[in-house]
Amino acid sequence: MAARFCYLIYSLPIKKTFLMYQSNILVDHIANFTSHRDKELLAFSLLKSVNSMMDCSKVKIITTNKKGEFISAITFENSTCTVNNASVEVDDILKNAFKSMNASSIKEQLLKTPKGYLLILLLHHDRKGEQFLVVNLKEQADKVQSYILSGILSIYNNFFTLLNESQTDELTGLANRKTFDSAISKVFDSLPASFEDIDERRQLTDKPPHPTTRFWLAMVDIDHFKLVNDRFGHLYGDEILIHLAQIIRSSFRQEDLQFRFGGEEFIILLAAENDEDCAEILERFRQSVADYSFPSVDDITVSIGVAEFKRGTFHVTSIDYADQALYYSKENGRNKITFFEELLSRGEVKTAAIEEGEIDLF
Ligand SMILES: Nc1nc2c(ncn2[C@@H]2O[C@H](COP(=O)(O)OP(=O)(O)OP(=O)(O)O)[C@@H](O)[C@H]2O)c(=O)[nH]1
Repeated sequence: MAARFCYLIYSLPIKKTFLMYQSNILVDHIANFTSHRDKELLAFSLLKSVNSMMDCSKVKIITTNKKGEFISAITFENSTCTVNNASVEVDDILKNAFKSMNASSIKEQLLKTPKGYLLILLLHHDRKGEQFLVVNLKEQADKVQSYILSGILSIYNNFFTLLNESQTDELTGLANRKTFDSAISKVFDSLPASFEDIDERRQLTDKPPHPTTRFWLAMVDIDHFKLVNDRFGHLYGDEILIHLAQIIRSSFRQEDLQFRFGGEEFIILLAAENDEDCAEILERFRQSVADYSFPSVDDITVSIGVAEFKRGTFHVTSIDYADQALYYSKENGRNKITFFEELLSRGEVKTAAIEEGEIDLF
């Protein structure tokens, strides 16, 4: 890849020292990209690279979900990167540009604005949604810059795809166990320390907090899956897992993290306003599985254990709580949902001796 772009650069009639400088920068950027194992850091790296190679005042990546809603914006401006994963606001110029690019399958658009130019590029498109790069340029990009930008974007795209593949469970297409630790730590770090903290933020921003500030960790396990494997064979069991993953995808929001945690075990980290809403969402999911016509067998069900995922508890401890609640569901008839907090209030379980602190998942 680097060789291709160096060739492109050298084939242009520009001074060699300048070209050496540009290609050194390019190599640095490639090295930087490929050192990341996290999509957000990869995005930071792309924004930094674009910012240093182009004469731009601002550069950002906007991500949409499959419904076309804006779910995140990562912005690089004045040497600072900011991430917004809640209430992303996009102005009408950009909205219309995205719409027209979608309608005509155009991958790139350049708009004239009062302050310069707006370069919009489709970065990535898959069944989950789209990612656009938006560059606020002071001047129109010259030929060399355009070549370099297209090089950087294809490196980003290739690496993004590789990263996606390494983080995805091959059979079900859900996030795999390997990614669970870092993804869950990120959510954990973003949690408010307490409800006073939420109140404080409300005062500071003069805005109500995002309505879904609470999270629950739900552990889902197929009932009597061994019997299915024994009766129909492993390949058939695999097909059940694929169908179940599809039900998971359609039952929860894309923003709710969904993992294949182990063989027939899945974890969903879902956001809800309160425990009643959480119970309702999970109940709808449990019922969908029970009602679903799996090929050959109709009576596939799941048991679920849930624990609130909050700042005051180690995330490892929350997983253990959800696991205890799952065990209770299994021991008490299966095809049911149990909340750890309910068991706790009935005195059927105890909290861990040490709940808080710093600990790493293995
Ligand atoms: N087909 C298939 N089976 C798997 C996979 N991973 C794990 N399993 C099977 O899942 C089954 C899990 O069995 P158990 O842990 O005994 O639990 P169970 O039969 O589901 O019973 P309960 O959980 O108590 O309801 C085992 O037979 C594993 O071989 C997989 O990727 N494909």
